[in-house]
Amino acid sequence: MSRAFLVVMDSVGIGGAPDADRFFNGTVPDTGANTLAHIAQACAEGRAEDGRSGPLCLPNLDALGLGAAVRLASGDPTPGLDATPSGMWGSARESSPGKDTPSGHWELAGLPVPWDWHYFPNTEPAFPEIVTQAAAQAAGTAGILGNCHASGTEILARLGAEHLRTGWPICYTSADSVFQIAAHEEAFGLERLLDMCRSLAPTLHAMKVGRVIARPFVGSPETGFTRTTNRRDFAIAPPAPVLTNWVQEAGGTVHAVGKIGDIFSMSGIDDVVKGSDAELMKHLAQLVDTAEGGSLTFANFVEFDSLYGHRRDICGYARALEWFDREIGAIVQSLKPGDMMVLTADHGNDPSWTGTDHTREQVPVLVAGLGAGEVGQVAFADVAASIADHLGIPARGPGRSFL
Ligand SMILES: O=P(O)(O)O[C@H]1O[C@H](CO)[C@@H](O)[C@H]1O
Ligand SMILES: [Mn+2]
Ligand SMILES: [Mn+2]
Repeated sequence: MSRAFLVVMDSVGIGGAPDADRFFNGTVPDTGANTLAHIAQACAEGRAEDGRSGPLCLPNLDALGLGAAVRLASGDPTPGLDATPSGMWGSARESSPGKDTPSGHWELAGLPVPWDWHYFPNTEPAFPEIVTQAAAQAAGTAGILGNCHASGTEILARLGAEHLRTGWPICYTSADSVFQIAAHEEAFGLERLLDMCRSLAPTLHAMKVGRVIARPFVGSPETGFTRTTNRRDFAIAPPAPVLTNWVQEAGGTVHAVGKIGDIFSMSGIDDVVKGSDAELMKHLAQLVDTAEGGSLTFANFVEFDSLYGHRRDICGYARALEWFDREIGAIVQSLKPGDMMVLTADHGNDPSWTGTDHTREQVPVLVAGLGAGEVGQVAFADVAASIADHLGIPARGPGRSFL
């Protein structure tokens, strides 16, 4: 019986989004952003030599068609990625009016976002009075800190000590439809932070703010502050059935790896494993070994995005890609007859770009397990339709199978 594995490399975009001019980092449009090509070019030019060296080395992803996908999407050169593909490969365009994680994942799962998200476009103060009051009330404090656009690590360096002094939560946003709350795991309390997010989420979801995100951290002014892996996203539930629901309705099991459970508000998901990307890779290998016939395993590897893309760390991003390539190479080898593994992404986050926000890009669609062939230029929702096709279950929505 067939099995499917959908693996999202968070933010590994390949440029060429036709509507990139409508998305911004600050006042600069995303036109020309290309996460993968710009990393490959920096590596080839010797600009990414910390803990790695030379041209970007991704033999396994490139053999599936990664370099070919970048060139198809954008026409940009991809030094180091010049293999003749032996997998099925193509590039996908997003239609949802958002370049964030829920938009990308919902659409990959067959459901383009049917509304405009609510954003907080003002940089400071970012939030209307009604939101800041609701946040302070949910925290049980007289006020909040932040109330601005920020990078999550920069704002801890700036406001971490004041947070410890006042006990007030640090609330910030970005170019995405998010309300993020940073608080010290011990001084403020992890459970208290999660409760605060949980109680605030319905108000913000009603405004069409996509996510309330808990950003717990540890440390002190002396040692500096570090975020922990206890991040938790409270996202709006998808408004219609998606791939996870289709699989369950057909009697299949759905395994989530990483933040997939949060992104889909647990809709259509049987079980979740979480942890660092290194831990998630072990879980994925295990699921390739043990997942049931008819099942879907849906994984997200977030560290490309959270540790390197938003931090504009080209070399760190290259190291993470090279690690991922080594690990996934062995996993692809262990696929069984009847398995389909799709490797793709949810948006871009070009570490060579201005700002600290995501970049609107096309994404790679690399299919292992079904032989070689060019999928060509497809839509995000076609990924869900193709997986449904492979599993022999009905699909809904606008996607078309490329199998
Ligand atoms: O800078 P940090 O806190 O990592 O925030 C990033 O993470 C958010 C959610 O993925 C994005 O909207 C972006 O702002
Ligand atoms: Mn993402
Ligand atoms: Mn992100």
